[in-house]
Parts: sequence; C-alpha cells; structure tokens
Amino acid sequence: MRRIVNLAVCTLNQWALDFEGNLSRILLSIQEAKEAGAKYRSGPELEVCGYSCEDHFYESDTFLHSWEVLLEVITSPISRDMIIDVGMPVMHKNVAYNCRVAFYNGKILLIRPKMILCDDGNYRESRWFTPWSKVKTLEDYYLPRIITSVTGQKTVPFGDGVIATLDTCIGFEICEELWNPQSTHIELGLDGVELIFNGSGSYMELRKAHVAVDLVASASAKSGGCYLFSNLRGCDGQRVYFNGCSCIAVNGGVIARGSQYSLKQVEVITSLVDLEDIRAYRNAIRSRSLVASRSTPYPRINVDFTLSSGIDHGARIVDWALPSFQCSSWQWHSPEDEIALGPACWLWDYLRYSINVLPCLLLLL
Ligand SMILES: NC(=O)CC[C@H](N)C(=O)O
Repeated sequence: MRRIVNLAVCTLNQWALDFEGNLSRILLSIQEAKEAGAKYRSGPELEVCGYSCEDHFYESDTFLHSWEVLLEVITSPISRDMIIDVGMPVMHKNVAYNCRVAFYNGKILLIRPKMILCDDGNYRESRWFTPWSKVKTLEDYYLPRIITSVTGQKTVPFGDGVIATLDTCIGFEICEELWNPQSTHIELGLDGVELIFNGSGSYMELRKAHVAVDLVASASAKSGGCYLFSNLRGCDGQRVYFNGCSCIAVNGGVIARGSQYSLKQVEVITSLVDLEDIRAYRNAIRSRSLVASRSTPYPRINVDFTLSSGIDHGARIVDWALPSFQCSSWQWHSPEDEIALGPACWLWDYLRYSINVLPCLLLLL
C-alpha cells in the first residue's frame, strides 16, 4: 500500500520591506509548486516582509503591510486547493512574534509563533521578537479587519499546535528550533506528526551549509518522518548572505536539495513522499514506540483535505508504479569556491537592488 504526498519547499531571494517584490516571488513559488503537482507549499522565514527588517520590526506598518501581502496570497486563485504556509511577523496581545501562517482555500488554519529565537553571530532576533513559551497551547488570535472581511474568520488558533489533514499530520519548527538541543521536532515526531516544515533564515558562513543539511537529515533519522527545510537566498539588505540549500529528508536520508549559490530568485523543489515509508520506519523502532506512546498530545487543527494522491487501498490505486524515495547525492563546494561564490552573489544582489533604486534617487536630485 502506498500513500504518496507531493510536497514543495522554496528558496526565495527576498528583500527587507520590498513587500511587492516579496509578494510576487511568493506567488511565483506557489505557482511553480502547483505546476509540479504539490499539495503543500512552504517557504523561508519572514518571507513576507524580508528577514532583515531590523528596527522596522518596531513599526506597526511592517505588521500591517505583511497582513496586506498575506491577503493577496490567500485570495489569489493560484493558492486554491493546496495547504500553504508563509513566514511573517504577527503581533499578538501587543507582543511581536516571528510566525508561520498556514492557510487552505481562503481560511487561515493556524498561526505558529517561533519558540526558540536565535541570537548568535549576526542574529539578534530577541531584540525584535519574543519566543512563544506556552508549549502545546493555543490561544485565540483576533484577526485584523482586512482579513476578517475576506475570510469571514474573526479569530484563528495561535500557538504551539499542529494541523491534521484526513491522511496525515503536519507540524512546524522555525529555523533555530532545529539547531537547539531541545528541538521541537522531537516532541512533534513522538506525537505522530509525519511532516515537519521548517522555514529558515540561515546565512552563509564558511563550511556551514553541510551542518544545516546534516541537522535536517538527523531530525528525520532517530524518529523517522519527513523534514522539509526552506531557506532564504541572497543579500536582503543587511550584511549577511543567506545560503539557500533548501532540502527534503525522509527517515534520515536527504531526497532533494536546492542549490547553495545561485542567482535564481525563486527555486522550488518538490518530492514525492510515501507516508507508509514513515509509518513502517517508525513502527520498527520499538524504543521509539514506547516513548511515543507516553507523549502528551499537541492541539490539532482538523482540515477536511487529503494531501495524498490516489486511493489508499484496493486494486485501483494509481500510484503503484511510482518509485519509493531515493537519496540524492551532490558535491559540497570547496572552501575556495565558497569564498569566491558567497561574496560575489552578495555583491550581485546589492548591485541589482542599487540599480533599481538609482532612477528614484536621480529623480530626487
Ligand atoms: N534564523 C535562525 O533562527 C538561524 C538559526 C541557525 N543558528 C542558523 O544559523 O541557521
């Protein structure tokens, strides 16, 4: 028996506060995911407003414009018939959170705030955001009126919950939560969450890319499951270069990976994943089953939608011929290549955006 799901992760070259440009890249990524047959599309961290808005995260306009972009995405016909999550800042009870917003056919399903923030290196997330600390707890989020008037929803669940479709269970871990020893994916996996989406803003450091991909693979190794990592790409106005390398891993093996240094502004990778592979792998690890049987449940948001294709039993199943997953192989860049490629890509982005604003500056003279 097979139960195949087609899932998409996206690498986007976003720019801080470029709401229109960011929107167009998000819509393009959804379209590409849909054309590839995906029923779920995820994207990088804070993709709506751009990661490096810095003290603009203190301005309510940054939040308002993010909702306006979300409205465009939710109401676009391209977004129909698939579950989508996007990254944006959300203010809940006067506290700013770095969130994933998941929706399906014009309705918001869940707002999932980041639970472990990053303050190493050049990261200073806790200057602008607060981590959500209420584990496995949901509250009502009162939507802005521009959203209510279109979706008809006054409140939506906000917090540490998961989404249950008719055939699987979906959870979220946002960037640094993967890097922390007490990663969220451990509890998620034990509670039967089969697909874990991570929207990230991970920047380039020499010889760091393999660490991110190794973490993604190991997140799905001990406990089984499918781990889907979407990262930003390029320079978004700050000093760092985001690293790309979005990837998908199943049961410890990386089955798809995007490029690390590229000038592509939108890169979508999709994979066919058999949910039965996850179930068989998990059930065979007896010690995991024992611990999982004792796990306390996450609040589940039910959605009347099936991610898998075909019929899940009987002779008429259409997907028998599809192969089960195969691990992909690639060569890591040498340090010398990284030194050549990273700064060059950063400079290219900066130049590209400078050229865009140059005519405006000339008009001001
Ligand atoms: N945005 C983040 O949470 C960053 C997480 C992680 N430390 C990284 O470098 O990729």
